[in-house]
Amino acid sequence: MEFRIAETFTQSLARLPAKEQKAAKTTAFDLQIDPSSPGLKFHRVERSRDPHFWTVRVNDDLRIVVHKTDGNFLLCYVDRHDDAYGWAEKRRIEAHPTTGAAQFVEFVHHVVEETAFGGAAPRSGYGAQAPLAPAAPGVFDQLTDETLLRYGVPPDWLDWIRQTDEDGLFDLEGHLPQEALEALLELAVGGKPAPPVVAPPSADPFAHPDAQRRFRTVANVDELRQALESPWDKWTVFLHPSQRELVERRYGGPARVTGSAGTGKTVVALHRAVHLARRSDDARVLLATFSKALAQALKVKLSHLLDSGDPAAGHITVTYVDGVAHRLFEDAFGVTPNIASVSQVEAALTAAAKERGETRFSHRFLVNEWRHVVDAWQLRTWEAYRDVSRLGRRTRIGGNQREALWALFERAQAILKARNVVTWAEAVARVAEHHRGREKKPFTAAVIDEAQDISIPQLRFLAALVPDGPDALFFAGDLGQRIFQQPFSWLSQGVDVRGRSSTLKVNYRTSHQIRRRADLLLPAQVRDVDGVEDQRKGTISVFDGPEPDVGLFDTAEDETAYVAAWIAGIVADGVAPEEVGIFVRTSDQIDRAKAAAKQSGHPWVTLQDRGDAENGRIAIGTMHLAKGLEFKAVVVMACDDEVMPLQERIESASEESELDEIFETERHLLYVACTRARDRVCITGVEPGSEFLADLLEVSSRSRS
Ligand SMILES: Nc1ncnc2c1ncn2[C@@H]1O[C@H](COP(=O)(O)OP(=O)(O)OP(=O)(O)O)[C@@H](O)[C@H]1O
Repeated sequence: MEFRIAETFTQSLARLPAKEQKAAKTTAFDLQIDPSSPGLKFHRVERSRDPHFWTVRVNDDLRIVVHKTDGNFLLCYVDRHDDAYGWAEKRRIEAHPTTGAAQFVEFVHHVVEETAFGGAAPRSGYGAQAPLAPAAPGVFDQLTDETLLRYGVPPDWLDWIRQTDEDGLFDLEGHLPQEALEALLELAVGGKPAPPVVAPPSADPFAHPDAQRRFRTVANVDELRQALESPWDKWTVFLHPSQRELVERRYGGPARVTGSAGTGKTVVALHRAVHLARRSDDARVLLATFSKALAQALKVKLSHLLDSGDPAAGHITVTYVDGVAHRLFEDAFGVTPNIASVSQVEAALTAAAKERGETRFSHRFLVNEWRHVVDAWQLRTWEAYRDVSRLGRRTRIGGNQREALWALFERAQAILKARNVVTWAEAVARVAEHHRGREKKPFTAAVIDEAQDISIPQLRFLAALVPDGPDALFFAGDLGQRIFQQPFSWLSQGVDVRGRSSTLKVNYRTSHQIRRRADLLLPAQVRDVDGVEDQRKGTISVFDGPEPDVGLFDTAEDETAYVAAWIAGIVADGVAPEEVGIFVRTSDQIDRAKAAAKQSGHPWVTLQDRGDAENGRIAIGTMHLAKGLEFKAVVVMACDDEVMPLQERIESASEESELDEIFETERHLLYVACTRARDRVCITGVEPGSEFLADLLEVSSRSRS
């Protein structure tokens, strides 16, 4: 017999107080060990039209709803006695007649009674009893039964769906099977969703990919324990079929998954690492990202996915790229790399220019040329510098000037060498060189999250750490969130993801309203240097929320007062202070965020000082630290003119192409900050305000004074 848990079980379990969760888990473990144990008290749900629903007693108050057939035992739901029975009476489980996927099908009239959803009475089925007024024809009214069925819409919902619109659909979140809801949302925005797989009639309905995202087989108590440990993190157990497919696919070479913020790229990267770790006893998987803080966050998430005793844990190294480079440098060369500070590099450039009597180039230009060209590409000879494609840099440098520049950079390299320091790029490149061409590699595979911010030497380094073959390199990232590195050709580093790049389209984090507004900051398509395109259009969010609040104020005091009242309001509405994040562009604006938090009457903590369990405190930080985080409500403050984009950066540009790059990455930063929000976002500034706010205000224009 197959023992399974449903997503609805883990969700309902998470809603219970801790003590009751424990009691319910104990009963769940007893059921998994032996469902026929005489100590377990089963009662049939008499009023359910599905004869297979039973309840099992947890204690006087709580019941677990299970679905029992000859070959299957499914934990469905847990709640107080009457609510548990009520839940089972409203549903049935059946294989969809077209796709073959096992689904919970809710009876239409129950849903209509519970939600604001309106529509005409269906022509048949259980919902025929519902006395309702007809609604206006919606976006789906032209769709045939056959089309709707192909998307997994349950048959008794067909008429309802045809008579609703996009807004009505959001009321059905949690009521319609997820695959049907997602397909309809995509159709509503003009997309063409791929219809779900159609299983052959003889196939097991629970084995269908869409069924697997809501029902999971658990083979033993350990697997059940693991699945119930972090029930609030649905992604640990139930993946979207498109996510699962990427996790398990065999790739002939380097692969990349993209998708806008909140589409589950990190989730896919984590599962992929675990999947690769389990494939072989010799697996040595590197799971890495570009910063220490993000790597720490990955570690925490991986611990949700893997039990501490899980053997896969021993096959995965989670770290940040420079961290692994540092360790491998020591392993390879027997010494700790002595990394040059920014000021040491700048001093070397100044000294080299002075020695050579070179006054034609500004200090800014030299620093940028060094950073983005000489050091990034690790150029060591005049020929290499002469021939490098100065990608993105448009200042034309004539032959003589170039030679003079090279002499200066070569001298700066010598100065740094004499001081016995190396840049990060050099350290990473030296380790890459050490491992390139060697038979035995430090890792069998590398999975890289936030890959849009990987630098040129880091990419080359990662490629050198794993074998050349299939499934060795997997990247997850979003070009629209690139905030640190300049774009460059991955192909030039021997990493070819063409034909092995996929885009995730379902946003799990952010409400429809926030995602739609944040998307206005970025183009609908982003193309990387090698021509691989990332289509940002057609992404859907599966839940609804309030419109973002965007406002400009006459003074910073007015802004503070507004933000304070906004926060006080949402906390009064039930949002816990630790579920609120305030982001500002740089540390210069942090005091404005602190003032707003203080005036709201709630304590706060800065992201740098935040511990793991910082309950009751609003989180405050700069936008760069927002990466990898998420909050129920986010305030993006101080979006003033000269702050966003940052004037200081604009002034540092030594050529036009750098300006383009600065504007682009500043936009990305704002996008990252806004998309940390799940339900509510408030974006404010002082008049005249950041030019980017005009894009955000496009949907509904508003200005306060
Ligand atoms: N299959 C899933 N089921 C439920 N929730 C999911 C699923 N996949 C992802 N999520 C949730 O969606 C949110 C975003 O996921 P994740 O952080 O992986 O997205 P991302 O694409 O990496 O985002 P970003 O680009 O902003 O870093 C998280 O809260 C995660 O738990």
